[in-house]
Amino acid sequence: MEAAAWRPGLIETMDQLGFEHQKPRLVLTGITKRYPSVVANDGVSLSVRPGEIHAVLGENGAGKSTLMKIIYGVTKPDAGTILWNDQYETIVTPAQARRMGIGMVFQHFSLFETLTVWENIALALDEHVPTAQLAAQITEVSEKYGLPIDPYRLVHSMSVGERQRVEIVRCLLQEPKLLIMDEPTSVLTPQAVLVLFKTLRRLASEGCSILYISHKLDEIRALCDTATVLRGGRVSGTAIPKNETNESLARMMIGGELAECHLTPREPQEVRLEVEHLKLASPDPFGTSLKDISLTVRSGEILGIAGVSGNGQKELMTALSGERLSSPGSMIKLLGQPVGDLNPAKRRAIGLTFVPEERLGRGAVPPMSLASNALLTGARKGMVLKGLIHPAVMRTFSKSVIERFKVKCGDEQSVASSLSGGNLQKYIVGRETMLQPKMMIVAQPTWGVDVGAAQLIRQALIDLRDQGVALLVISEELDELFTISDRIAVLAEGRLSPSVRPAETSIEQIGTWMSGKFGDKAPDRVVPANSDLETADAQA
Ligand SMILES: Nc1ncnc2c1ncn2[C@@H]1O[C@H](COP(=O)(O)OP(=O)(O)OP(=O)(O)O)[C@@H](O)[C@H]1O
Repeated sequence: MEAAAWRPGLIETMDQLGFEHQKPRLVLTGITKRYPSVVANDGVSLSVRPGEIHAVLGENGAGKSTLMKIIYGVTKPDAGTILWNDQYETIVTPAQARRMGIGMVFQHFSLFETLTVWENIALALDEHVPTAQLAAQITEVSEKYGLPIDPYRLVHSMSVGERQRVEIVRCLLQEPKLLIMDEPTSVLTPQAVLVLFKTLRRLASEGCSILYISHKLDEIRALCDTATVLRGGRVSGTAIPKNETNESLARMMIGGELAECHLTPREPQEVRLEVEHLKLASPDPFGTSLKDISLTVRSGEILGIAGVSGNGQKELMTALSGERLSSPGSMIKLLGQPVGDLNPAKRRAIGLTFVPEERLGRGAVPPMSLASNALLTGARKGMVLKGLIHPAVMRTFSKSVIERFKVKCGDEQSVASSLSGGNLQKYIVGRETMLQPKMMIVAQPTWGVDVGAAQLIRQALIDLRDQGVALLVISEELDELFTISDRIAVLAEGRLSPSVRPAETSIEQIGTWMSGKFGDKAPDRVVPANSDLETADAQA
């Protein structure tokens, strides 16, 4: 159907950006999507022009993913219209979206590790392309956009950043007119983020429209021309990010001021976790073995472990939680007790709680209610007495987590999988925090969590530290680790760097360590003030 006359989009100020002569490529009007307990999108309108990089931001559960899934044909809206190049469209499948020229790079990749780059890309193509021709196309596109990849390389041998390139090149081969990127930088080193931005700017300069979802306000201000802010499923505002501050953007998202969190210096007390020369082969043929890891974490202290996922983070987490046993047991000591050969339940009984990286499946059981999910790790906290489950205790505990961590959901009986990613994360971190641990291990505490909720979670971790809990936080967010850590170390290629106080290092130095360049000297050694690693090495 031919559209009625085109009207200017929501952002009149677009004219300042040089887009005034461009008709929008995509116009969403009044998009509404209802779920049983929530209206995920409530009359959302948004327009994107050719060459525009348009951010979509909002709190967890604001409706961003739902909107993107509607554009990509994964979810069907209950009301509203989609105008694509002046034509009304009903997008019913991702294949149709791709044929129209819409590509999407998801936060979690969908590559087969045992296949090569070209094989993975061939699987996503609608028609057959001979291998040599496809390989040549991959090389051409990847070189053109500054994303070098070898088409014959096996995916399992690639870093996370390289895998993301494969996903992007896969989209680019289909010459998209609109590229949707869902939190693309959460898995990248700071250096790789710069490369990605260069690619996206180049694509935009060639007329590709980009919809960019992120919780990272600095990045949005650096990259995006325009932004639509969602709150509670509705558009709460539009903005030109570079004219805004992080605070003003956050205000549009949360409708109030952003809380700040502070780490006041304090003397750590007795050692709660001690890891000595932990060597552990990864059970996963494509995993990373742990190579002689030593570290200590004391009561009242947060040790931050920086590094890009895939460098042994998963293996360290499973070894410390007890999901994988290590022998001799004395390689890991919890409150002075050898625990390497104890299972997670026995370690929890000593006072350990932990938040794994994968919230669905490991952190929570998706089809179970939030209350039942509380029981999984909180059985000792009065939820099970003499072998009997006490539903009232379970529900009260869940309610208190929901309230304290501002989890947006129906109630404690809501099924875990119905929560938006960030809200489930808040629930899991809240649950483990409120179990009153002596030692807590958290992987990616604010992954996919909005700025307001991220501050809430960070403050909760700091509060625990101030109460004397020892915390080990594995995170890819360097800013986060610099805010909450007493010491930071880097895990790269299964090796742990020395630890360093945040005030005595820089994001650049940690970024360099993240690429594995920190020498072979003893780990968990605090690097002295104002020294670079060479000096520290010389002193060791
Ligand atoms: N399949 C579903 N069933 C029930 N509710 C759903 C479903 N998918 C999404 N929702 C609800 O719709 C709302 C919007 O979710 P959505 O995932 O779009 O938010 P989001 O802005 O992408 O959040 P986040 O930043 O946490 O990813 C949330 O309240 C969520 O619980």
